[in-house]
Amino acid sequence: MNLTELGGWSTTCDRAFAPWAEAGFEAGRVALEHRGAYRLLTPAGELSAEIAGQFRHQAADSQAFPAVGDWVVIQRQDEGTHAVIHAVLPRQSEFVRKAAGGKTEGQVVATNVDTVFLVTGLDGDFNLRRLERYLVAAWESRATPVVVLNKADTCDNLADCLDQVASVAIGVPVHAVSAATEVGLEQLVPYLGAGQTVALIGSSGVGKSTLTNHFLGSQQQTTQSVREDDSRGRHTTTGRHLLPLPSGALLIDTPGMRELQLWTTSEGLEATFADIEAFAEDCRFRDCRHQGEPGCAVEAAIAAGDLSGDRLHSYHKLQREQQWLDQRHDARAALNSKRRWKTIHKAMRDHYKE
Ligand SMILES: Nc1nc2c(ncn2[C@@H]2O[C@H](COP(=O)(O)OP(=O)(O)OP(=O)(O)O)[C@@H](O)[C@H]2O)c(=O)[nH]1
Ligand SMILES: [Zn+2]
Repeated sequence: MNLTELGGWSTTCDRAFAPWAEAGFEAGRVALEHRGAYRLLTPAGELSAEIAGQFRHQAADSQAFPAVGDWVVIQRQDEGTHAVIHAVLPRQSEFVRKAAGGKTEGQVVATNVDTVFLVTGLDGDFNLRRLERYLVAAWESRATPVVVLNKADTCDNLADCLDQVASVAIGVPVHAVSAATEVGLEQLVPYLGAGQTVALIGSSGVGKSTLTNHFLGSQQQTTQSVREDDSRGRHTTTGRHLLPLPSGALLIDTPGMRELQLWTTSEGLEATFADIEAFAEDCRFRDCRHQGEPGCAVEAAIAAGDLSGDRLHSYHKLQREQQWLDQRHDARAALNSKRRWKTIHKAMRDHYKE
């Protein structure tokens, strides 16, 4: 396989990689990461890899480390079967969530993704508020979101469900499918063209593995071999992996998330709640928070039945979450700059002492 066949290779990658290529380095794409051990897909085949000591030393935070989907700069060793990773090439997109537990840290779920399939089940899993949250994260990632409503076979009011989803997934394609009975899956084929990277994201049990197996078709064994080949042979389905599909697309299967907490804060909220933003243009005050202010057009829209109160509630909730994150990011930036100045001052003192 050449670089473009491995998907996600951009012109920015080309430019960033040029000086490395000149110096004799090669490029590979991260297919699997497990406790600091990596599997890479490269034009020279599949390799195991680890991070160079210097890279580890200089990495600003956990997000700087290679993640599944990343293009990395490598040097081959051990007669070419093993590689050392020296750098991560610029990411075209990155899906980041807040790491689970108390840590204030971003966790990179997948990178260089063209399309994110936000998978949700049309059974007990169906939840519009959660879908809104996934949509915000997907827009933030810079990949294109597509909603996949799986388990259509269990739903007897499909038209109603589709209407509800359409009202929250504004401008986003929505496809109802059944992975189990293989109905409607042809709708997903156009996203899976050669060289395209697609990530499956969704809660546990929505059918991501079933979908993956369907797309892998007769090559289903690939999943198995990727797992068995893992450096410590202990890799389970809890990991993320990048799988080449027979169609030439690359699929990133992610383990189910119990909860998706946002991490980045930019345009995702506005993109997801474009309807609220549009109503808000007619609010009397430009900085209207739609919380009882006079002349609020958003609340008028709810009163008129043009917008659901639950949706505004969800918007406020995600907005508060983002404000909290903004404060944490600011605090962290301040801390980093304080640390940096401490180092600079120390260097200056040492210099004058000499
Ligand atoms: N009725 C029905 N069941 C399905 C469908 N797709 C998957 N399932 C079932 O749902 C269950 C969970 O499916 P998985 O594919 O393992 O779900 P997952 O999203 O990979 O779950 P995690 O690995 O926990 O993230 C399994 O019992 C599947 O057989 C579907 O279209 N219809
Ligand atoms: Zn308002």
